[in-house]
Amino acid sequence: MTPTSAGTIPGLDQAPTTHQPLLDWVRETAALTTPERVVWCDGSREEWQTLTDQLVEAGTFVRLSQKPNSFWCVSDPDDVARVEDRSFICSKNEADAGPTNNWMDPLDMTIVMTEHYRGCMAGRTLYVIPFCMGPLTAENPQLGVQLTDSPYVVVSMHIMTRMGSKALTLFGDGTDTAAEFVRCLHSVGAPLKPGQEDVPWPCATTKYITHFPEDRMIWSYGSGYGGNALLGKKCYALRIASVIARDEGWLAEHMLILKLTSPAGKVHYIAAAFPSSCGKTNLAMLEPSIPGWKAETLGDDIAWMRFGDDGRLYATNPEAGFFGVAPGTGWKTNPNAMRTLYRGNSIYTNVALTDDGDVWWEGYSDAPPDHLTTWTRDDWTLTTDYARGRLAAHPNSRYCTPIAQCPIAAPEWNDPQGVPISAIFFGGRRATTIPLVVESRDWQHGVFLGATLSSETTAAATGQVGVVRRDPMAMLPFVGYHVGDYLQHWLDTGDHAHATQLPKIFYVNWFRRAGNNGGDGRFLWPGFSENSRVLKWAIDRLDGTATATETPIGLVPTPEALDLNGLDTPPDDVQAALTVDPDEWRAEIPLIEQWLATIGDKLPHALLDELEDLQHRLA
Ligand SMILES: Nc1nc2c(ncn2[C@@H]2O[C@H](COP(=O)(O)OP(=O)(O)OP(=O)(O)O)[C@@H](O)[C@H]2O)c(=O)[nH]1
Ligand SMILES: O=C([O-])CC(=O)C(=O)O
Ligand SMILES: [Mn+2]
Repeated sequence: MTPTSAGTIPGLDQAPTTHQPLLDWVRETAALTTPERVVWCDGSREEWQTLTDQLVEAGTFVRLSQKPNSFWCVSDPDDVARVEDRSFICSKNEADAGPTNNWMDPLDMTIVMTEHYRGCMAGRTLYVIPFCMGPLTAENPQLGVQLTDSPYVVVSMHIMTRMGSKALTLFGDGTDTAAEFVRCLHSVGAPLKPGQEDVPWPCATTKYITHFPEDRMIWSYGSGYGGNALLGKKCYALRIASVIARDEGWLAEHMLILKLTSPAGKVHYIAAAFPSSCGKTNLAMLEPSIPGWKAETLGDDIAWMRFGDDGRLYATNPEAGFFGVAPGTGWKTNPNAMRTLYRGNSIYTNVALTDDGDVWWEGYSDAPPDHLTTWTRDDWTLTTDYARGRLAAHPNSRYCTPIAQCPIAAPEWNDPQGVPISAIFFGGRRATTIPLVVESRDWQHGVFLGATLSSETTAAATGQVGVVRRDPMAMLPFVGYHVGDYLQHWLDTGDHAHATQLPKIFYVNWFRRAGNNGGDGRFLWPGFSENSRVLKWAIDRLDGTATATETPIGLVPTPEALDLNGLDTPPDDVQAALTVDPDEWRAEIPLIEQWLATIGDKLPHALLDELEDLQHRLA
């Protein structure tokens, strides 16, 4: 960046820090982006109050009367999801980005984006958000600063991260002990001319979500939404952190963290990776349907996992909030999410608004109100629109709410040590082929299951929905380096010098459908709270008390091993959900081969060995 003069920008000199690299960077950015003023965020209640009032005043937020301290807002209709085709990994060498990432030379990208950033904050406020991913008391706190011209982002970061003064104190005084931090620059890309009226959701047609892994830096432009704009989330905690994790020998993964206590009082912690909009948040807030089991949540989206001194893999959640998919969330499917939301302090984006100042979305309740304002601010009525199946909420509409107020938040969710993981679950959304649950034979086989994970695309990213794609470890859009190296890193994790007790790896699919033989397309497995039955079987496997049958793809429950007491799903459906159909699997092989071939030279040999074994077993 080429700094011009920023000396006269109000607020710039009111920095509550002497951290020189931070001060320099803010000054340079202000000089380039020319905001009207600079605000150093402290993360206080007053700041939340001021900004939410301001967002209401601007017409961006509507204060809800039915939920305390909560707000409804809708985005620009062209800014509703992550933009994977506009996301870039700008490593110095193109080869390091690998075949699954968009790449541009970092210098070229710097030039392109500098021109986009020049003057882009005119008429707006530049907010400086110091934040920490993970507990503030961590031995090595993972710090970041997001510079943004979006007050919506600031209040969302209040919920999603530990930010403001409490994070800034960890940066040090700016001498040689000044802490390193990830630089996250964000602009909605909508400068205002003098006197020009703002719109409720400013954004730009051209979007860039850019990562410079070697410089631990993120530059985002043009979007105000979710993973494009809350840069602590997917950009930092997954794309940049996966690179740091590779370098330092740990794992940054797209996983929920769940604590399960058996009727006998035995505690197990599990982690699970499902692609976006495939059930992480719901499983993270599970209300078990089987008696005596207790579930508590530690995280719903991202897990950082390192080996502890005892040789077990410990997970922490870098986030402090849930950014959850609204549609489908209701008292029947996810009562704990509903209880969390009823406590207030939440932001809703792209759901519908009721006439009495509440939110609504498909699945919120069985009885929709007579009239709604849709996410496109249109009228919607029960008699005409509901009958026609017209959606009131966008399929990727979201709630943003603090973990701390979730009634089943595990007390240790904020513990910097993390929790020891007993089992890892991979899963996707597949209408066919993939059975309800499979246990891997060993770590390498488990990595193969994760490496070949497949799922139908969802509304969480722009593009076509419902297309089956390979999504290794549910990380396809989030691995910040070469996917072949990433898979090797997973294999190496199994050989880690400190590993004494590796988690057992399972593969699940809640989304298999009755369709192949004239079925009606219904889900074969009821899902949600009933998923506790699958988790129970997995835990019994860890404890050596449940039986399994060998199949070509791995171990599946014997008919009597899965606890189906009180389940009212037809037994034939359960059986169909569990089936390993060799014909379906023979049809799957070419798809797996095709995917592995795209990885090229860096495909670990161990995964080819696993593929060969699978083919032999199917032959
Ligand atoms: N049929 C069925 N649907 C489910 C199940 N779990 C979740 N869903 C639905 O799948 C959608 C996405 O679920 P989430 O739990 O929000 O998915 P996620 O993985 O957290 O998604 P991201 O936040 O985008 O990463 C919602 O509409 C849920 O209602 C399940 O067990 N069975
Ligand atoms: O990042 C987002 O916009 C939302 C999210 O959690 C995902 O897509 O997995
Ligand atoms: Mn989620």
